Amino acid sequence: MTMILDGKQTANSLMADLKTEVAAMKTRGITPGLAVVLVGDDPASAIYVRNKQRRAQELGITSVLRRLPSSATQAEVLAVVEALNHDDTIDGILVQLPLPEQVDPDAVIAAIAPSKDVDGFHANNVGRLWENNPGVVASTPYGIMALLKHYGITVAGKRAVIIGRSNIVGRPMAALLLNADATVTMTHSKTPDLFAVTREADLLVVAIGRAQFVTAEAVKPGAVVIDVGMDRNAAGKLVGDVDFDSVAKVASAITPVPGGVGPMTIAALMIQTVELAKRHHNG
Ligand SMILES: Nc1nc2c(c(=O)[nH]1)N[C@@H](CN(C=O)c1ccc(C(=O)N[C@@H](CCC(=O)O)C(=O)O)cc1)CN2
Ligand SMILES: [Mg+2]
Repeated sequence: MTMILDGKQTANSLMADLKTEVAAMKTRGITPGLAVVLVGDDPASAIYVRNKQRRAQELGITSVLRRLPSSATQAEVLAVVEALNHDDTIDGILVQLPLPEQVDPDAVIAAIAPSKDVDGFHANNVGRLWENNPGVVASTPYGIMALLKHYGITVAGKRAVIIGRSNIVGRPMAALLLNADATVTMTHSKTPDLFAVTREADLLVVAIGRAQFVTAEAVKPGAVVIDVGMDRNAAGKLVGDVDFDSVAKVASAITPVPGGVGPMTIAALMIQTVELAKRHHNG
């Protein structure tokens, strides 16, 4: 039987525990504060930001939204980040990506105080992760590790293959799996004979951004398959990077899209916001 790794249910269960924790912090006078910076009118980003704010509210985390128009200059975005760096009610800051093209995401991320960088994208936090001394870790890979743990799937000693080398998924995923004693191979769009490599994987993480790209022939029987993709198929339906129906027949465990990695990403953000608040308040 193939196990469906239900991210929605797992996130709900982790959030119930976190809610209790936030309530206890409040009795000690600590209220975690999250600031989300949203630039422009990308409709998908607006939905993700709304979901983050809703989750924060359910948990008792204070969440503030700083909205800027799509015409905002880099200096304007940097000024908003700078003000949040100095705001004592804010423990975590995130700038929703993608940014409009006139704004350099690297410059904006570098401007976030590393101690408030709740996305874990700042070079300080990236370096710490690769030194196996993590501070904050990017939400999507953190959420994937939490999902694996929830289902009792061990990583140590496994051959893990990642498709995709982005800063927000592939690279931090590799570091986390390496830190957890997996043998890690990174692959991408320029890897020759890609499926020959993926067929070696006990654990396959797919974040390539191509609808239903990974089919059963790419997967070793019994592998655990994690689908980070969010794509539209020809019929306009939301699908992942993995062809779920064919791969579910060979995998031992698989994440659905939607309801797999996405909800865990938001859960991870909430968990780490609370972590940062504790660190800031020694509580
Ligand atoms: N600053 C950041 N920007 C972006 C990040 C990030 O972690 N930090 N990740 C993605 C977007 N993202 C969160 O920001 C995100 C995307 C999707 C989901 C999610 O829950 N997806 C649902 C499906 C939603 C739908 O129906 O469209 C699911 O998979 O079930 C959560 C978070 C890029 N930008
Ligand atoms: Mg506070």
